[in-house]
Amino acid sequence: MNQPALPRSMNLRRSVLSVPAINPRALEKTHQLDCDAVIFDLEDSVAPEKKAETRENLAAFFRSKPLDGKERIIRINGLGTSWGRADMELVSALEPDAVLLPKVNEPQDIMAIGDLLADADAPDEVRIWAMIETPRGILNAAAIAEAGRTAGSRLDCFVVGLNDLRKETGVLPQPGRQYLVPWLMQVILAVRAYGLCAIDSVFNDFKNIDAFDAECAEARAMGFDGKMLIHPAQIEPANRYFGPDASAIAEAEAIIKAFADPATDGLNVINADGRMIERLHLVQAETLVHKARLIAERLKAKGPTAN
Ligand SMILES: CC(C)(COP(=O)(O)OP(=O)(O)OC[C@H]1O[C@@H](n2cnc3c(N)ncnc32)[C@H](O)[C@@H]1OP(=O)(O)O)[C@@H](O)C(=O)NCCC(=O)NCCSC(=O)C[C@H](O)C(=O)O
Ligand SMILES: [Mg+2]
Repeated sequence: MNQPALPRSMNLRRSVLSVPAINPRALEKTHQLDCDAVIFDLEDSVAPEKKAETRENLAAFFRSKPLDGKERIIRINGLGTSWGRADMELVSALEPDAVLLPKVNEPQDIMAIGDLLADADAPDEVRIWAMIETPRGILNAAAIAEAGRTAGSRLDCFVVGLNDLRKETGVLPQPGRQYLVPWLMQVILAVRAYGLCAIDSVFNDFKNIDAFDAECAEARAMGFDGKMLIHPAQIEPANRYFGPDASAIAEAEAIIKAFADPATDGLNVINADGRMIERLHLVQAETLVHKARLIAERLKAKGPTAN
């Protein structure tokens, strides 16, 4: 079977904001924020005694007003916890764009969620996202991603969780994430091999925007599609770093134009002002222009203050 060349989803996922679903004020704020996706968290940001109240909050929020133009993801508690099953019942009732499973260790974890969604007759549009944040999750990243190729799999995206991974491994937080980069790249390889998306971990020090910028630049260079965020102040820089800039758009448009010339029919490789361009660059250029178009449409819909 051919490997998919592009992520299965072409959605914008530059900025993926986590919102503790226990907090109605923060939930309400998501309507006015310019993030691409929102993770409604039922897991680590919610105290054990508040889990039931949180599910009620989230149900009321989903039923109050649609969250226009943003992907909606619900992060559940693990199925091995006493809250996981009730969280999945809520997912089946609310039908978000995706359910995010924490602490995924092996392919069976994904299959179990897939089975629950199928048993609940959840539409195919309800996808599965996986937190890769345990030593076993990193070691099994490729096998977990491969589970996304099985018939009917809904697996769509990996989100790295470095808080848990640091806790489990003892790696210290350091600028540049020197000792974590090999594991992060393992995640990138796994998602690219199986056509999934990759979202980089949260950055805890949300007042330190310079350091956040540096981490976004690094994550973009590594190949991540976007970043999981914890605070609204992180949205604008994430959108900037993970969105194509004007020169990248111009270059992509030039590649598309070059291959649209009938003179390139039957050619896989052309000379563009002294630089070799292959048809594989055309696929990348088309993806980039597609994303740029989505961003432009968003800006147009929102007016001059959106990023
Ligand atoms: C970290 C916070 C607790 C800080 O909150 P707060 O003290 O309220 O910050 P501010 O006063 O600066 O907030 C300014 C306004 O912005 C709103 N706000 C803040 N955060 C959010 C948010 N995430 N979504 C929506 N709105 C937000 C405040 O309500 C203020 O609004 P207003 O009152 O109108 O001025 C807080 O930011 C927070 O709770 N963040 C998210 C925490 C979270 O989701 N944690 C789970 C994800 S982390 C993770 O997954 C780790 C991973 O698993 C791993 O292992 O690595
Ligand atoms: Mg975690």
